[in-house]
Amino acid sequence: MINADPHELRKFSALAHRWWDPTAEFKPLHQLNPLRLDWINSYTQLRGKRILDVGCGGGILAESMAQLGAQVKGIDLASDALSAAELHRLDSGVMLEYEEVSAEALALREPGAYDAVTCMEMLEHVPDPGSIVSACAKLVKVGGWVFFSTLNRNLKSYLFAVIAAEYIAQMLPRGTHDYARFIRPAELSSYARAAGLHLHAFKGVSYAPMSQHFTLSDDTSINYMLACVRV
Ligand SMILES: C[S@@+](CC[C@H](N)C(=O)[O-])C[C@H]1O[C@@H](n2cnc3c(N)ncnc32)[C@H](O)[C@@H]1O
Repeated sequence: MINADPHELRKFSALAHRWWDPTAEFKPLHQLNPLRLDWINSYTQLRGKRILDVGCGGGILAESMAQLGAQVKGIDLASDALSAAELHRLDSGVMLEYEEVSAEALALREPGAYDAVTCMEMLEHVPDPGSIVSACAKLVKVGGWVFFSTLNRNLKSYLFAVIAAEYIAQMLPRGTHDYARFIRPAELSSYARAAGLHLHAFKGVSYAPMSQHFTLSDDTSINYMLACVRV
């Protein structure tokens, strides 16, 4: 059985035409992107590297990594989101490749093929995140980096990431996130260790609503990222 939630894929496909509007539903991803791109690039110089972006959506991160000189492939299961990514790629002239395939299926076809794998803001949208983490670990070379970002699960993250972001500030459409699928750092750690990944660093991502800026922080209580190395 495929590890995907059809409702989630429909939701992201339905918003495909809005993906590259920096003022629309994906504004937070546009705001976050320079920060996460720098963070990833600080671990693995992207130029010349073969990178896989799992759950790439409309390609915000994938395209920016290609612009830094990486050879990027983006995969997703939301067809219309991938079409938006491909159309934007044609417009921007950036060289990268997209494919509609699951991480698990690609891991069988291309094990150890990538210098680094990114899987950002995606794990909290799938039924079995451990299976995605395991596939990411299989896809990267030994010694390669794997980067995840997701949402912590606690009262604070519920209040900020669901109630405030979706209902009060309306930064995100209602129903964007299902709190039950948020992932505690300890849970992500155990998925990563079970997949043969060495945990290198957790980093918090904080949002300042007044300035509408994301910054890196040591506070992992809401949004956080994890950098791992395949051992
Ligand atoms: C919040 S978006 C994040 C997009 C991108 N990673 C970013 O951070 O800019 C979540 C993405 O995960 C994708 N997704 C959900 N389930 C998936 C699955 N099982 N396999 C691949 N992609 C999936 C959705 O279609 C959507 O594009």
